[in-house]
Amino acid sequence: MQPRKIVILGSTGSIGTQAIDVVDAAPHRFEVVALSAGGGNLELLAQQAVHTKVQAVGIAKGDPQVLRRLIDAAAAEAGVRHFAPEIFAGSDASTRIAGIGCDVVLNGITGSIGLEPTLAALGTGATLALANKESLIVGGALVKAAASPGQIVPVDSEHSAIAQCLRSGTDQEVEKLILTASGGPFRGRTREELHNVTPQEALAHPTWDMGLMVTTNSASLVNKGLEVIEAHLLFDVPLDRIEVVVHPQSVVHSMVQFVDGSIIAQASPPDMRLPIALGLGWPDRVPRAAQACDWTQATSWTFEPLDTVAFPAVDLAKDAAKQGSTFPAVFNAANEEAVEAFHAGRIRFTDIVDTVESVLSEHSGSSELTVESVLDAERWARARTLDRLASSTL
Ligand SMILES: NC(=O)C1=CN([C@@H]2O[C@H](COP(=O)(O)OP(=O)(O)OC[C@H]3O[C@@H](n4cnc5c(N)ncnc54)[C@H](OP(=O)(O)O)[C@@H]3O)[C@@H](O)[C@H]2O)C=CC1
Ligand SMILES: CC(=O)[C@@H](O)[C@H](O)COP(=O)(O)O
Ligand SMILES: [Mn+2]
Repeated sequence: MQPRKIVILGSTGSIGTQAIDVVDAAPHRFEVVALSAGGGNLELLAQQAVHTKVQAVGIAKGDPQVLRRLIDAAAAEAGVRHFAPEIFAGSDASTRIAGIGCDVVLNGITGSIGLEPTLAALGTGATLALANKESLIVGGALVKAAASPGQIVPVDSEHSAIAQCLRSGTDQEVEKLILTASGGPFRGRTREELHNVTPQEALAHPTWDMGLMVTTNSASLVNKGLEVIEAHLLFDVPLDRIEVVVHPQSVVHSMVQFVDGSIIAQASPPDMRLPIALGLGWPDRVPRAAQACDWTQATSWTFEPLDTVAFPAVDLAKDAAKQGSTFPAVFNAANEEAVEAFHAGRIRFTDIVDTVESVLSEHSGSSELTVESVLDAERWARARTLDRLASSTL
């Protein structure tokens, strides 16, 4: 069997680098044919390009000639001769890379900037292994309409878990989906205790090592709000049949409850290489993709309800999803801007979700969902968020 040809978008990030680890561990199964990144780490991208010997590399920002020189230097150092991948540069580079044609596109870009690459990947007919949840959430029905059944395979750990649990039942047998949340670094704190937490504290995730945006979203529980919408869109389960439970160990990645009261859960130590490998190999599992639970050691798994007063983001996300149209795009865009402001020291932690709520309350939605109306709503939400934040004082 020929190895599957893989395109990795966001190759220099947490998901992207782990995806290359997965490919390295199973070279007979997977071959990377193209990479893209934002351009914030050209040295790493050049090394990855030489290591994987890709045909094409894309960068959103940065000088393509600098990237070419770095690739030449990395190739010389590795003793690789006659290596000259095509370089795409500019804001549409990942979209072009996503469209080059392959078996699986892994979208590991962070943020809703991943929407057009997601649509481009779907347009080629390739499987879309989706880590970039934002593109599905903001695109909603648009992305679903562009995908054929089964074309999107979730990489997000909870949704990979649910997809695995659903293999054991029919749609009619599903009662509800139960997403687990670690609770983040501030689990157990009251809303008052959250006011003065620092960016550094917000980035100290208890169980996962991830990029800045998703880590901050885990701390505010915005990530879980986004994931409820993601689950609703991926699995066609109504929002009122999707629950969140806090599970601080992040070993049970999510569960499905069936109509007879039976619950099936997927469990494994927190390691994204497992859902990445399954996303690339779907429906087949990749042997030894990650370590399994070690039953020779005493261990406890605990579960507790979510404190929706201290962490209102999940309810807010559900409301945005119920309103539909461009509301989820506004929820996400306002959050992306507010998270950036929090890390720049311009606002408090609790201002993030408060600002998202107030921007959503001013939004009137769009009559038609198109790429343009989503991008317009995002632009409006980002500007409105920055206006509000400009007038707020720490
Ligand atoms: N990390 C994890 O364990 C998990 C992540 N996810 C999701 O996966 C996605 C990626 O997360 P993560 O890997 O943590 O994020 P990182 O911040 O670690 O990586 C983001 C990647 O996106 C690239 N990028 C940024 N802007 C652009 C752009 N305009 N065009 C192309 N590439 C761009 C970055 O490139 P560069 O920095 O070189 O500029 C980098 O390669 C997010 O949607 C996240 O929610 C979901 C589950 C788990
Ligand atoms: C690993 C992964 O899938 C992340 O999206 C994870 O869900 C973050 O953890 P919490 O949001 O549960 O803290
Ligand atoms: Mn997740």
